Amino acid sequence: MSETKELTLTEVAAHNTKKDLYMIIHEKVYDVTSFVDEHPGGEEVLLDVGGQDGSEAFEDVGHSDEAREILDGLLVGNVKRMPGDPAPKAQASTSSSSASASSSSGSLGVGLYAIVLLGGLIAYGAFHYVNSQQQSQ
Ligand code: HEM
Repeated sequence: MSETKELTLTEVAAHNTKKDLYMIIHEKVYDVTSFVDEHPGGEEVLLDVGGQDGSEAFEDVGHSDEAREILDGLLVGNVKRMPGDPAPKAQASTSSSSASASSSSGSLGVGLYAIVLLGGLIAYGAFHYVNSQQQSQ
C-alpha cells in the first residue's frame, strides 16, 4: 500500500456487518471481513466490536504474535480522531494504570517497611518475654 488512508470513527462505524467488518486496534483500522470465518475465537466476538475500537478486547485475550501478523495483512489505514471523539481506549488505560501503579507501589513500599519494623519489634518483645519467664522459674 503506497498511501495511508485516514478514516474517522464515523466512517469505521459504518463497517459493522459480517460482510463488511472494520475494527480499530491501537489507532489503526483493520478490514477483518475476510478473517471473520477463520477466527479461532469465533465470529461473534469480532462482530461485537465491529466498527468500534477492539484494542481492549484484543489485548485482554493475550493474542499471539501470529495473531498480530494476521492483523498486519488486514490493515486499511489510520484512525482520524476529530475534536470531541472519545480518547483512544488502550492509550487512556495504559497511562492511567501506569500512574496508579507507580503511586501505589510507593505507598506499598512504606507499608512494607512498617510491617517489617513491627514484626521485628514483636519478635524482640517475645524473645525478652520468654527469656524473663525462663529466668523466673
Ligand atoms: C482482527 C483482529 C483479530 C485477530 C487477527 C485475531 C486472531 C486470533 C488468532 C490467530 C487466535 C488464535 C490464538 C492466537 O494465536 O492468539 C485468536 C484466538 C482468540 N481470539 Fe482473536 N483475533 C482478533 C480479534 C479478537 C477480538 C476483538 C476478540 C474479542 C474478545 C478475540 C477473541 C479471541 C479469543 C477468545 C480467542 C481464543 C480462542 C480459543 O483459544 O479457544 N479476538 N484470535
